Amino acid sequence: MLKESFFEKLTSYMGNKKSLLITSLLLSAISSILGLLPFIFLWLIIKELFKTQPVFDDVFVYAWSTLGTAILSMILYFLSLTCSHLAAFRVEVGMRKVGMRKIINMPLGFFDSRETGKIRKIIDDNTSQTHLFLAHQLPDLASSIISPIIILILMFVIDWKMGLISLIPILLGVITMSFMMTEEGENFRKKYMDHLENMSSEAVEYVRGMPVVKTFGQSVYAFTRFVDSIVKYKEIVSAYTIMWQKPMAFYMIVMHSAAFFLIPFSIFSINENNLMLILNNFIFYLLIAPNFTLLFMRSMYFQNAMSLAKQSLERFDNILDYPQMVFPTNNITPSQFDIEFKNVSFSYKDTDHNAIEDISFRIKEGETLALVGSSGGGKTTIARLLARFWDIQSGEILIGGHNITTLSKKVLMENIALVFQNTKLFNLSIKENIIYGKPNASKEEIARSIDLSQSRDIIEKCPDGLNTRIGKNGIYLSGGEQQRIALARAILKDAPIIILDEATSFADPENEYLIQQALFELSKNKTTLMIAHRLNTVQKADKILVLDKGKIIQEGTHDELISREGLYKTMWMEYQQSIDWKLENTGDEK
Ligand SMILES: Nc1ncnc2c1ncn2[C@@H]1O[C@H](COP(=O)(O)OP(=O)(O)OP(=O)(O)O)[C@@H](O)[C@H]1O
Repeated sequence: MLKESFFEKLTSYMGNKKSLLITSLLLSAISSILGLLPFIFLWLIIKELFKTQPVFDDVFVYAWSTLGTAILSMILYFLSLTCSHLAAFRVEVGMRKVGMRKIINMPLGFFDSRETGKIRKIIDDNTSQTHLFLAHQLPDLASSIISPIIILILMFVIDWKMGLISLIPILLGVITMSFMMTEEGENFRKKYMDHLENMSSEAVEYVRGMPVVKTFGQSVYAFTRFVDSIVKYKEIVSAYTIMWQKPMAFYMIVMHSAAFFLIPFSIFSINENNLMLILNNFIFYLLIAPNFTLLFMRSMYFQNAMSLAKQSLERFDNILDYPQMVFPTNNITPSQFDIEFKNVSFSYKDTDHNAIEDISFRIKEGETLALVGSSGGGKTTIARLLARFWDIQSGEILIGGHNITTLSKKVLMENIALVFQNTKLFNLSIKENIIYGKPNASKEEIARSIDLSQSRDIIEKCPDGLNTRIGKNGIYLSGGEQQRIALARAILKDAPIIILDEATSFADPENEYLIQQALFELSKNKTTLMIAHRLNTVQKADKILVLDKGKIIQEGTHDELISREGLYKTMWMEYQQSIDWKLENTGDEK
């Protein structure tokens, strides 16, 4: 049943090329039958040669047949491998396509809580593992079933006693193996895969964090998690190897001990009447018994490879087994863009507390609402919930009177522009980055967005102007410059709702001033939800919400809030002090 669902799953990734898999299996089955014929011919050759007057013409026929069937078997095996490789590529491509499709449809929050590098690594590793199994091991499936059966029949037909004797090593091997194939062994294998996966993910993380390590002058060991993952991997591999060391050595010895049992048996069986027959059979069994052992072992390796491939497929399914967000496919478009949160509570997956609790507020169309408050207060969560990064557990979020869950993905995304602190610019030209949200923008529209976002000076200093490539093989922009290009993109998109998350946090004073200007232009006449740690950016907001531990503890305009005792006033005074302190220090330096 398990095997069935495994193969069913595999073939589901092959589209209309399932026949490749069947052809590969069929060819390998014929190849393995042909591969056994040389043994029969060899037996016949020996039999003929042991006759008092051998017929050499027959011997030649048998010899050519041996060669012919061996070559034919190899050719068919090669063709089987070709088919299995083609099938493997199909499956790998299919899996990657399914992976990409699922990732595209994941809720935005999925990317927020997971390292995209790690996801890619898991998809890469598991699709490759499945590919390797299909391409290289699958053809062995037929031979690992058919060949042992045929050899077994042959061994019993030619001389059942010697056949039985030849099976003693296998019997001993199976007994040894049954002691080795314990639940502990299976757990080890699972742990091995877990640790391998963990080490790969930590390696990705390690490379990503390299700049931080270097700037802080830390050694490789600063990445204790990566080091730990290597140590744990080493420990599990060592323990696994030690566990298998002795039984495996014993297993290998007994599996190759056919001669040890065949020689005494043959000596004791010989008499003057059967000398030639026993000698003939003895040579035959000496040749065929190791082959049977080899095939038996191959089928064990096949089982092992299949179990690994099965686990890879499960891991692949698990990583993508994340609740997909369902968007309606209607054409509802809000006619105006005020925003309302009604008693919204939300907790992140696998946490036992609400990140925000019973939040209610309203932003009138064209107004700006600022979120401030202590760290972890829930500002980012509120901003992201408005863009439907996750679905809330209770309450309602409305845009223009429509619950956001009733709006199609297209409508929701078209009407919201997000500017986050870790702005992502693509390795494309500046122009392509700016027109990302509006590919058919006119020259005038692009020029306007560049001017309003204060990005003109960036473009002027670039060698190819708007066509200059950003990032690899291009130019590098400072954090503040990247922010301004991102703002040009948001301005050009001209969405009626703007979500800003700490948009000036990267910038130096000069850039900050320019970004402030750009933000002002961006949010002009737009319904804006803004998060800022620097309180100077929120002073002009129509309303400020002060959040603490997921709850609104104060609300009002800047003037109203500083006239009252409370967290906002304390934050404002601390902010003022920090400015005075900065000015004093600058004065001292002078
Ligand atoms: N992806 C996540 N998974 C689980 N919990 C999260 C996640 N993101 C945030 N939280 C938790 O939700 C709460 C609110 O976090 P949030 O990031 O919204 O606060 P914030 O006010 O934006 O904080 P800061 O000003 O430090 O950015 C915190 O307790 C935080 O630990």
